[in-house]
Amino acid sequence: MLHRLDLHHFRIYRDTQWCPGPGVNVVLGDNGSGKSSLLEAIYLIGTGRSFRTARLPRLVQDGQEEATLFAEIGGASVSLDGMRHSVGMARSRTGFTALRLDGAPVRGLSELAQLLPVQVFHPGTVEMLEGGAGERRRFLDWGLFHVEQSFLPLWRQFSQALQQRNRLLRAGGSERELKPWTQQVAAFSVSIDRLRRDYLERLQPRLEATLAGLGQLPEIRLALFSGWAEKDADALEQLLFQDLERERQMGHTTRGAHRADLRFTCDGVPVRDVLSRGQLKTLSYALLISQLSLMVQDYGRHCVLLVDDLCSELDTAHSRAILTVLASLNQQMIITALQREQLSHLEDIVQSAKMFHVEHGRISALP
Ligand SMILES: Nc1ncnc2c1ncn2[C@@H]1O[C@H](COP(=O)(O)OP(=O)(O)OP(=O)(O)O)[C@@H](O)[C@H]1O
Repeated sequence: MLHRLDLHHFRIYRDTQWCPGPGVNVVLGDNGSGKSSLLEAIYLIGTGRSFRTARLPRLVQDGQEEATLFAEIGGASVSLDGMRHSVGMARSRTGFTALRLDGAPVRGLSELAQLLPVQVFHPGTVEMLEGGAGERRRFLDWGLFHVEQSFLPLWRQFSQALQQRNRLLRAGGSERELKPWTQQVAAFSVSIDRLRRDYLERLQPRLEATLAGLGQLPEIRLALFSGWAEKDADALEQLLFQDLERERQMGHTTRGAHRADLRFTCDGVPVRDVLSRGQLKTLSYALLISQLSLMVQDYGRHCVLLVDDLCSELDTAHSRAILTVLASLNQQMIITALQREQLSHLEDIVQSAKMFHVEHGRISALP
């Protein structure tokens, strides 16, 4: 949970302090007032990434050298370790210049991700279905990361082996030099694949229940492409050795857990070919909801939910259905909208919410 956020020279925010409530928070403001940037700042604290742009230099306010963010997070029963923590971040145009947790340097962004799980629902969420495989792997591995402790160490070992193998491929390494890394890439890929398959088995019924609740979407099947054609480690190792010459030329490993993809079908046909854009958006939100309900209800984990301008994205029936399910998860939630009237179909959710107004990067509480 987020208790307090201080932003300094972050996009439109010159010097702002904000304390959201523990339940539903609604942030109202005109176009360009700073609503999405506020969610972006929270997402950055929890992930080290922006959900809006790969152009992170723009996070620093025009004319300034550095943006700084400070957050108080966690607390009893809402964080992994039950403790309150302070996070400090400084970013120049080229990258992070400081990352601190409780005053000490942070070892990796995964440390923050564990302490402040955060998920965002925004117009770009549909990229998970319309974009490249990386988006879908990120979705899958985000869910695994938060419910399966063995995933992170395994992923780190795999990434290290993959890096070494790619380095040797580029340097024209011999088969003997490549052998230990090839074996490791194959073995870790199979272990990751197993975790991903188990996770998807648990996710599929959640997705069915979520889709049934949202209505108007046909039955969707999830399937995992491992990242190589065969399923056992020996076959992957063999495939990697068979392809050595081609991979040397390409300078990277073309098969393994880093090439996995998710396939979504409806009666055997890829969803992109049968669903409308609006339906794809609803499906992408349904996928996130399924992950969240698994994480919250089966594993007792918590997550800050950021909902950016959903009511302009979907019709009232769908936005209402989605926000009702999200509210039922009883997590801290921050919803942005242009005006209160946009939320008139959500009175039951909004009536107990803390209301805020943002204008030119200044946030004030509304009565
Ligand atoms: N680096 C920056 N320095 C100064 N201002 C910036 C910077 N980056 C973005 N802005 C400005 O911040 C403003 C707020 O943008 P933001 O996307 O947060 O608004 P919003 O309230 O979500 O708007 P909308 O409702 O249109 O989505 C914009 O006017 C934008 O030009």
